[in-house]
Amino acid sequence: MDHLRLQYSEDFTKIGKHLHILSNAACGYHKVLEDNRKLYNEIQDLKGNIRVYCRVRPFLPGQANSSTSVVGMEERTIAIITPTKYGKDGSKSFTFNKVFGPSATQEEVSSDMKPLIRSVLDGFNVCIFAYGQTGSGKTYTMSGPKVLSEESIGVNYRALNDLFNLQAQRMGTINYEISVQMIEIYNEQVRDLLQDTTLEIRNTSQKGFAVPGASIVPVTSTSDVVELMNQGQKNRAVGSTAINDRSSRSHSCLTVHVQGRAITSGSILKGCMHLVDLAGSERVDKSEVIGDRLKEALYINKSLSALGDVIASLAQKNSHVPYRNSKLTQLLQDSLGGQAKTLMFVHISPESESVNETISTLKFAERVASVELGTAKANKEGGEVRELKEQIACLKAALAKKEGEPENIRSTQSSPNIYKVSRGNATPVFPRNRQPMEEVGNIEVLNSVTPIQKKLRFDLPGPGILVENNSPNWVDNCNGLPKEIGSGGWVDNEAVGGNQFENINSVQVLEPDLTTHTPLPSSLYQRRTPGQQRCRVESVPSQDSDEIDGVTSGSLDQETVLSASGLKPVGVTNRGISNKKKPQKTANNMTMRSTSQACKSPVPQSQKRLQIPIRHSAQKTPIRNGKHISIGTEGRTPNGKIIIAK
Ligand SMILES: Nc1ncnc2c1ncn2[C@@H]1O[C@H](COP(=O)(O)OP(=O)(O)OP(=O)(O)O)[C@@H](O)[C@H]1O
Repeated sequence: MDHLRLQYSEDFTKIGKHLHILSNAACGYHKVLEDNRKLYNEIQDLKGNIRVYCRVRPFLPGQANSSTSVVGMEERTIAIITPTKYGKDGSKSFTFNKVFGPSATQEEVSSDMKPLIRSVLDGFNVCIFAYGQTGSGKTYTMSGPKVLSEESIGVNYRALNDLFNLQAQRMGTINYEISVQMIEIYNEQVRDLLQDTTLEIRNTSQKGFAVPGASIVPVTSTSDVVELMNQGQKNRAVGSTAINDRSSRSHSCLTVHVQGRAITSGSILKGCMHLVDLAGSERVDKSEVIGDRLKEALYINKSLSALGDVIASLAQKNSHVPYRNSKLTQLLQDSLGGQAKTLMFVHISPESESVNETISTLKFAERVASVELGTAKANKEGGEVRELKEQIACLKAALAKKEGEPENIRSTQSSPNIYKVSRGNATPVFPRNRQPMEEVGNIEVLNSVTPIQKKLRFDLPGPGILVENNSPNWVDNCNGLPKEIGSGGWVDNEAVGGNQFENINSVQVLEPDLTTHTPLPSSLYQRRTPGQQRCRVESVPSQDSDEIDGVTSGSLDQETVLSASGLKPVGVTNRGISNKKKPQKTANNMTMRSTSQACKSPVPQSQKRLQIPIRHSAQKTPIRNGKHISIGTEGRTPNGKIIIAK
């Protein structure tokens, strides 16, 4: 008996040891799984994919007994019940970076944003945007419900809180300047929500599109931004439809610009963050819209369709991406195809009646998730580069001032000496009575003494044309480098309505009424100085400058649309086949256009070219690389660049 007892006890000890080893191994296994997940995310980040989070809205009051289309949800997967065509069991699964169910709180949904905010302060460009069917909860996620509480505030406010908290933590090492812009795209018009004015999107030569005319307001705290957002929100186009009594009828974009200067090294970081609340796609038969609402819906659907085409092109790595087909895609170009870090919240409504829109939305989102962006890059620049940029800015400013002066004053003041650039000195040598002003056309410095000065060359979109830009220099840095890619026809336009009409501008009957927006107090935004001229250089894109875009089926009920609008369809497309007109090429189609109120310059168009006799009388022709360069009159090369001979 004693022997047996001993044996048992030894066996139990052995088993205990084995169990211990097994439990350790199990712990290790979980740790390895966790590590794998982290590594996976890092790889994703390195690949630069857009991250996609899916959020399911809860049933609204009064919908308690409704049936749902959502049949399963896990951390990263959502299953939707479907009509039988989508698989034997009548359900289809979609996988995203995260899935949030109807009970997810605003805090949970926003919890992963900190790394993105840190990135903005580290000089990266970030875009967070909300996509989904009308009434699916986009505005709720981005801003919150009508009545805000600490728990219910949305992504925008939380992102800004994080931003200012991090800024405060870095106070001793980096000084940050933060400012915001708020614009919306309403019926293909870009509007400044802080000024209630109409703006143009401009193609900045290398960096993609920007909205240089939009007011930029410096802010120092979240409450500053909240105040501006409230003001902007009042100017936003919101209307009531059968689906949503507070439907956003426009795409809104809050852009936060951040510039940091390292206290010790003096190097500069420039980051920006777009917070975009897209207007919702809608089936116009369901939302029962007519008149202006219908027109809005068509614009919304068309621009979302253009977004789908862009995403399709990016996903297929096509050589050409049709960014120019809508203002929305122009605005988001740097976030979608550039080197930004992008997070999309895709929203779905849980009701089974919305199942078709839900599936379209999720298919769209899955495609977005497959887009590989370029690896995000920080916008950093060292002290020397900064100095050169400052010199350029001053030179541009001086030339712009020249341009702004009447002819008689100009002729008495012109002197090549003002363009002297001295190395190590951030500002050019100006005569004492000369003030730097805004930016101007092309300048080229030739025969410069130092290698650094040789680099002093910059081009603006059109040769020799004065370009308006009253935003601080660093704002333009928001634009990443576009990938040149093309498109395909994968987007299920059931939700977005497809390209119902060849050109939505042909819907002449329903003119937008923008007169209902109240202007804001002038103290809220920066104003242009009275002397400043505003002339824009724009490429004049035909709507469809990006030809042969695969256009997807307009499965939206065209008859419903048409009967409601009384309009005639033009160029209704078949699935995957575009019958758009051959577009006009626009690459060199640069014209100077006055914008309605903005460009009322007393100087005739023909005089807007710079007319400064810069060439020094002693120098007959400037020499570059040992060769004489022929220049036209007024110190220009034949392609319009100004020569500063030294
Ligand atoms: N997670 C949520 N929890 C509670 N209520 C929500 C949630 N998401 C949305 N809602 C409610 O659903 C309704 C529609 O939401 P919201 O206005 O955000 O939709 P939307 O997608 O922005 O619509 P639209 O595209 O028409 O502007 C609102 O009453 C909102 O308060």
